[in-house]
Amino acid sequence: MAEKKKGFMSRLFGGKSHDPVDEPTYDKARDPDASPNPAIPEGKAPDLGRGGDRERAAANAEEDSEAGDARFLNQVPEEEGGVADEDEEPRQTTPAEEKRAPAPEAERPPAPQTPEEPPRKRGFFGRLTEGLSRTSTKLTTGVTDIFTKKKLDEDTLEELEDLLLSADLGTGPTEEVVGRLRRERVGQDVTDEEVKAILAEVVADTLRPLEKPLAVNPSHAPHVILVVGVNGAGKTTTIGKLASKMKAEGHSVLLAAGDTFRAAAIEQLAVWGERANVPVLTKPNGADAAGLAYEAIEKARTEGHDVVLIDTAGRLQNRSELMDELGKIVRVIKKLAPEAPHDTLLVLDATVGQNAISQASAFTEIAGVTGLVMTKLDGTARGGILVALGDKFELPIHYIGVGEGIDDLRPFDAGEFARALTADV
Ligand SMILES: Nc1nc2c(ncn2[C@@H]2O[C@H](COP(=O)(O)OP(=O)(O)OP(=O)(O)O)[C@@H](O)[C@H]2O)c(=O)[nH]1
Repeated sequence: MAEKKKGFMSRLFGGKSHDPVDEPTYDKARDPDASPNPAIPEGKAPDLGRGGDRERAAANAEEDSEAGDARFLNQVPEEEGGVADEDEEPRQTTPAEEKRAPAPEAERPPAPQTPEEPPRKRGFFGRLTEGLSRTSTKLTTGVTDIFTKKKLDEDTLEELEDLLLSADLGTGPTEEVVGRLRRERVGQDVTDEEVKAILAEVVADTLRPLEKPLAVNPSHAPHVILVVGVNGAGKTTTIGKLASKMKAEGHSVLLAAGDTFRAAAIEQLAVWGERANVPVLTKPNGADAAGLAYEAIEKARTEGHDVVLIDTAGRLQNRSELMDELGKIVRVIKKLAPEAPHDTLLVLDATVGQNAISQASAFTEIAGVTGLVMTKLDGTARGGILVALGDKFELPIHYIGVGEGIDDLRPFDAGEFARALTADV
């Protein structure tokens, strides 16, 4: 757990020290080992009472006994709140409240003790490579094993196909790599380096059209960004990081704490707001999220904020009633601003592997997802799933995350990702 920070490319593909035989299931994605949450140094995500990356299942329902939180676990919603409940005055966190709010460190459950982190010696590409090293090790050692044994024949191609599919690359990109080798090289000696180069090229070609920076259009006044995803995918953390970046770019940002079903999530966003020096609109725990979103847009118009980032409660894609509620948030936003949300970001946790495909299908259908953010590419052997997602959905990939720190979220660069995915580390 006490992994040292390395460069971004380096973290993206994980370290050889990891056990490459992981293939975490969705449940394992909540395993603290899959997404470490050590004591958070300056610049890391506030994590109020989450105890790290874990499924907000029964344990969490006990921890946060608020009714709302349980709705997103095993219970059916009792009622849908109105759009703008007059009893629920939205409020912005005041400096006094912020002072009263316990520091994240104070609320966080005891975390594994980690030594002081050494200063980072590598940039984002190095961290990406390290983060993805579990995926890249699986791929590159697999390719080397196959292509040091024999000439290129159908059996070899079949082995390669199995390897790429088991690394979650998806059928399209896998067929492209195998097809190219079949057409151009059957019967010849082919080195593992050549195969890795072809693989990198196919990955980059697949994903390059999806590189698209998230652009705020101030003329939308405000530009509304809705952030959706399953429990624990990294929505709140991503919003906090985006708020800091946007503020630094000169935007006037308003955060809306629409995860009204988990008290700690509201506080978590308030801490991010304080850190980024941007206001956060909150309502009491359990309040109607659609009403909060509506009021956030009104407030942004009144106060002149040019971008509103709306957090939402995590919901499993197979819980239809919860997905319907997300649809309601979108409908309510449109009542006030028919073109909004201008961006609907689906935050996907890389460690869930193939489950990300069904998440993307469900959220796209219900919430009209316009772009992706993939978090937790650090320390998973399932980073290849981004290639499959890109190939299948052709949605812009705005950002990727390789850690909890603010610098660990970066605009997506297909070439960089492809190099990290096929790097020998
Ligand atoms: N290792 C790692 N952890 C991350 C990354 N992004 C977010 N996390 C961690 O994942 C955990 C969950 O993040 P949150 O932002 O609270 O997730 P959420 O989607 O808002 O969760 P819910 O409120 O339950 O829906 C936190 O401990 C984050 O610090 C990442 O790129 N890498």
